[in-house]
Amino acid sequence: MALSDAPLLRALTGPRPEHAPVWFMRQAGRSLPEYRELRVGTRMLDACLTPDLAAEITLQPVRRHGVDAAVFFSDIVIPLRLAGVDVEIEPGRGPVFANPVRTAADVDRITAIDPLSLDGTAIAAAVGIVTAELGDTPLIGFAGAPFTLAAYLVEGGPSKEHLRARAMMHSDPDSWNRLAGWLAQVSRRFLEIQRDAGASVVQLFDSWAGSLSTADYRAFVAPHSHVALEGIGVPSIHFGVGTGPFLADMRLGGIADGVGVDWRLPLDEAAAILGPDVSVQGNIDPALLSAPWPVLEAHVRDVVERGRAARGHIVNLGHGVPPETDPDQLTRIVELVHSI
Ligand SMILES: O=C(O)CCc1c2[nH]c(c1CC(=O)O)Cc1[nH]c(c(CC(=O)O)c1CCC(=O)O)Cc1[nH]c(c(CC(=O)O)c1CCC(=O)O)Cc1[nH]c(c(CCC(=O)O)c1CC(=O)O)C2
Repeated sequence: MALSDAPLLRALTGPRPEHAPVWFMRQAGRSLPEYRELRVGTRMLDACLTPDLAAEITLQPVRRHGVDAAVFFSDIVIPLRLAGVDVEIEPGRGPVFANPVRTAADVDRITAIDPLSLDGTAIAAAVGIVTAELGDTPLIGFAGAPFTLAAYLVEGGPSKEHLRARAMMHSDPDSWNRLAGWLAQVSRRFLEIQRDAGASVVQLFDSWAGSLSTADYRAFVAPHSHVALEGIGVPSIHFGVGTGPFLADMRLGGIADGVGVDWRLPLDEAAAILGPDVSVQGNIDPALLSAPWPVLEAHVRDVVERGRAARGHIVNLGHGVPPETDPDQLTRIVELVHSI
């Protein structure tokens, strides 16, 4: 089978494959004992920038679960680290920035960094190792969407409602648009580095878009997410959590080939909102991963059934794999989806 016939590519660009492809956001990571073992003594972002380590971590879930895609082991803040921004991942908390971007002067300083100056050597090397081993299983490259990155960068770390970033949109729209525009260029560059090294699909993560009103999403965020994805040259998936009120906007005017849906909206209803020209991805509720298998099985069957209403369907979770997940549940989901 050539890569172009891979079920993931066909679910995005047709013809629809016989069985829905399946992969899991955060499939590589803390749910796997082999990941926890390999990561001992190495900080998260250092692991992402050590080619043979990032490659091995990427491949672990593919070997264990038999998923239909690998997702490059990285993080949404890696391109900022490559741009020289002082960021670390605090275990149990998330990305933490030494110098939050709060004022117009802060925005001037960070946007003076040239996004094209990102050194993608380590990333390209890791992608090369992965694609050599994967053969005709596609590798998904990814980046953070401008708003989700800004939600960390303006605040300085994880926050519940991203108040400072959302305030800046209204109190200083010029600074907001310069910052979001720069973040879009940085993420775009990171996607291009992964694409040029062999990733055959890309995904843009706007995990925190759900804290926005529809009006703010349209006015201050969507135009920048467009810049990150438009003309990327490989099939793309645009994912967000809590995007129900503006789900149709997640198509980015037809730029996205697939839209990732969270667990709140049944996929047949999502397909009706999105229309016939885009595929859907999701939307198993991560909470049910800790339910007894018969309960989870019935839920997965329902998700697959509802996904038939869309042009194409990639089975996934509605958000990333929770760290305490029993990996055997994920393997069982893959076996089930491949049998339906
Ligand atoms: O402590 C560790 O070992 C690293 C934890 C880890 C990080 N990125 C990671 C991993 C592997 C894993 O999830 O186990 C690795 C990671 N980060 C990301 C992905 C892409 C994907 O979900 O497939 C992946 C998995 C890549 C892969 O499977 O190969 C991208 C990412 N980083 C981040 C976000 C924002 C968000 O979480 O929604 C997102 C969007 C992904 C998503 O929505 O699941 C920011 C981030 N990075 C990180 C954290 C976790 C902090 C913590 O709870 O300890 C957080 C904050 C959070 O999860 O709330 C660090």
